[in-house]
Amino acid sequence: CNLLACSQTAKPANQQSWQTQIQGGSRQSPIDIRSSESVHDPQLTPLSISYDPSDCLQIWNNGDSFLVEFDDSKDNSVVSGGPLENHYKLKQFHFHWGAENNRGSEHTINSLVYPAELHLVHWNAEKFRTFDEAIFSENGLAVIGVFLKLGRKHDGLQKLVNALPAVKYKDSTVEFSNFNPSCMIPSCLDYWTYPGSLTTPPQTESVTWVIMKKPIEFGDDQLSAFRSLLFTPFGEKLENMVDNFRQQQPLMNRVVRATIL
Ligand SMILES: N/C(=N\S(N)(=O)=O)N1CCCC1
Ligand SMILES: [Zn+2]
Repeated sequence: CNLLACSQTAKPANQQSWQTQIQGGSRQSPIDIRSSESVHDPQLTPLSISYDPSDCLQIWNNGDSFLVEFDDSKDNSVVSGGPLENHYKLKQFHFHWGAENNRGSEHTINSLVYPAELHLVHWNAEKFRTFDEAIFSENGLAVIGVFLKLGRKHDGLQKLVNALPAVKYKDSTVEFSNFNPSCMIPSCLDYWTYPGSLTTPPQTESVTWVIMKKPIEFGDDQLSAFRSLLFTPFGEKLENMVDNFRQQQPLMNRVVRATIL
């Protein structure tokens, strides 16, 4: 395994408006990764991941997930290397999870589903001036996906879990500082990578996906805290935020590359 130090949803179809295949899409996400069909690429260098906890700003319940948002005005929280030709700045991270433990992740490995999946969303600050421009551009985004499996409580995640009651309702935000997302990156930096899309609208095909091979562990109570969030704003019918993952999309003419077979 490449051991390098690094510093630091399916709502029922009738509710998930993005269930339809984007018109003409040829590289949509998520997908099932068939490990036997992936191609070992020895030219894939290790990922370089460096996050500055002081860039962490707030948590926002946007009605799809909860986003932990970062200050991307400096170059302190970045990912480079691996399949990436430029350095990409961290904009936000969020999760997808299920109502029950047998579903939740967006990507799967040989059809194996995890109860949750973390997405660290970065944008190509060498080629584009803003995140919004990058969303709509080739090679605009790099998203690191990390699977979560149930087991021991994740001590680093607990600070985030403790803040979730403050963003129970859609459109709520809470200040959240001094959090280093590196604590959620597996110690093994082996990954799969493939060209894909955002999994929620606008579903633009601007994403280089980097899916970490090894999951991290978190506790039942921590997953319950995710499930206690609401899709709905204060004063409206209570709808628990669960199954916020997209259905899987056809691989079509794509190859998934791997750092190791
Ligand atoms: N769908 C998304 N990220 S994801 N689930 O594909 O990582 N985003 C929508 C706007 C910015 C990020
Ligand atoms: Zn996501």
